[in-house]
Amino acid sequence: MPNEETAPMLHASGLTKRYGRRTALSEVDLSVPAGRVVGLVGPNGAGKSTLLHLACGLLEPTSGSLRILGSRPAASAAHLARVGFVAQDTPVYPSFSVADHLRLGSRLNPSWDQELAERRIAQVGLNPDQKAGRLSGGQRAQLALTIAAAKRPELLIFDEPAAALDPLARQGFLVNLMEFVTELGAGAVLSSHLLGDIERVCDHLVVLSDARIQVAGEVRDLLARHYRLDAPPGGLDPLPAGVEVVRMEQGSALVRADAPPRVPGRVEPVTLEELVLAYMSRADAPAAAVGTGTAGGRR
Ligand SMILES: Nc1ncnc2c1ncn2[C@@H]1O[C@H](COP(=O)(O)OP(=O)(O)OP(=O)(O)O)[C@@H](O)[C@H]1O
Repeated sequence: MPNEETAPMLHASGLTKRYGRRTALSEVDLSVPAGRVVGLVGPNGAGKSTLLHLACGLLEPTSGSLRILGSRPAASAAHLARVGFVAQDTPVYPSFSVADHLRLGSRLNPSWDQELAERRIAQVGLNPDQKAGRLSGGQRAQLALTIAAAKRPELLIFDEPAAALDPLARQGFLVNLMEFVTELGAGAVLSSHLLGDIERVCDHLVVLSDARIQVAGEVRDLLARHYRLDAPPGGLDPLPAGVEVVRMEQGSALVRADAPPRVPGRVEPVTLEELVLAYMSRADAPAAAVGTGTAGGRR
């Protein structure tokens, strides 16, 4: 049994989920240490929601295993209380007021923090008497975030939390999210198509595409180990040993290497966006087009 204090917040081994004949996740191996803020990115249909729903115990794996905070997802009421989930459409009860939602939260959650909930509702300017059905998308997202956080979970899981929000509301939401993570000392996983948001708040990145993990790790570490090479014709052929091509395009390559490769031409650092797009397009590329060097090893 792993020690719960030091158990990874998410550990998947051979995790596979099929819906009928469609494979949404295929043999996923992934381990994220406790306390990280994880950005989960990937194209539509990559399997992000499926992974998050498995993590919350809303779905069962077809095969393989998944442990959240050291236990099977939703293994017990006590374990459920350790995880807060905000679904993609931030569902609320339309005829319940904001205050009703907090009352319901306090009844259902043994570790409910009413002081935190009320303070946050006031901070984001929500009227406790307002019916939730009349809240804007941004206000609904703030209410859902407050309810998830007032459980005082050790892990907050968000499925595209800010997708429906305007840029200002999104920024406010992300600031709140980070304040909660700091105040609770919690980890978080958030899926998003908005790479700027991921860059702003996440210290760990997981790129999922084509039902598989394309790359995963600490953002800082990943950025330090990827380079863009712009070379004269033939300058990248052959590439030095130990350089893995992620994406090759007309004399320009995005590569993974432990140190700046010694090649003719320019060797530049990459942005998070370049890195994510390169791994996403690698998943789409036919094997023969992936590139030269030591390409192909997925982590
Ligand atoms: N209930 C379901 N029944 C059948 N297929 C499903 C079901 N849910 C998801 N899928 C399929 O599984 C794959 C992964 O879907 P999932 O919703 O996990 O992707 P996603 O990365 O969250 O996508 P998006 O970014 O569009 O929200 C898709 O091909 C989708 O069509």
